[in-house]
Amino acid sequence: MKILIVYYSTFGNTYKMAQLIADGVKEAGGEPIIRRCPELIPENIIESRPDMKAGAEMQKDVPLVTLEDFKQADGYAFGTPTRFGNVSAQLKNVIDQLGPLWIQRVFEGKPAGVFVSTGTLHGGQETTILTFMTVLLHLGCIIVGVPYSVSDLYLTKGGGSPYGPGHIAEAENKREIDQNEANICKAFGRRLTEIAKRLKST
Ligand SMILES: Cc1cc2nc3c(=O)[nH]c(=O)nc-3n(C[C@H](O)[C@H](O)[C@H](O)COP(=O)(O)O)c2cc1C
Repeated sequence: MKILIVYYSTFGNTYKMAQLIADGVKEAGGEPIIRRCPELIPENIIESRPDMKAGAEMQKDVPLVTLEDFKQADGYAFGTPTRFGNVSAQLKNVIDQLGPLWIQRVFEGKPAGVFVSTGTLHGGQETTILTFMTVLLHLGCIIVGVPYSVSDLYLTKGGGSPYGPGHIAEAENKREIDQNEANICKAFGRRLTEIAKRLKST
């Protein structure tokens, strides 16, 4: 079962979440494919910001996502840092190029969900995920979240909700992903894979 984990990350937090989701996919016997979205921030700005430069350096070996990656996948995890309570332009830019695959009905009946990193606790974890789910419905995906049988949802003091995995990066984006947030990422990866298996066999 191929699960495409396609994400954008400026400072590396969303990228680290993608890796944890990939661990969950593997735990469920699936094959995670991690791909990043092309950067839209001008090179000179990234060069002038040590934090952005470090984020880009961390991800330099992650391949850029292609339409073929979307075609081959049995399920999707879309990851984004929040931007004013909404999806990043970099991920939206990739979505806006999916028209040819949408016409071919490539996404219909495949499971998909969303994960998010925000700076602050109430800065848009839920709005970003829920708003993005509109896209998933247009594509014809079966939406996957995280059920409360994942007990970390009761315990988290950071991110993570029934809508999908979340991480609070805090000021300067330096807060590490905590154990509850990590468990929710992995549970989401496992669930996406299990549901992809079931949908493929019907
Ligand atoms: C232009 C911009 C807008 C942002 N808007 C929000 C926001 O609405 N709410 C919030 O909590 N954090 C906001 N942030 C903080 C980012 O979400 C945070 O830096 C990000 O989650 C870190 O993820 P990354 O390391 O994957 O880039 C914003 C950051 C930028 C640069």
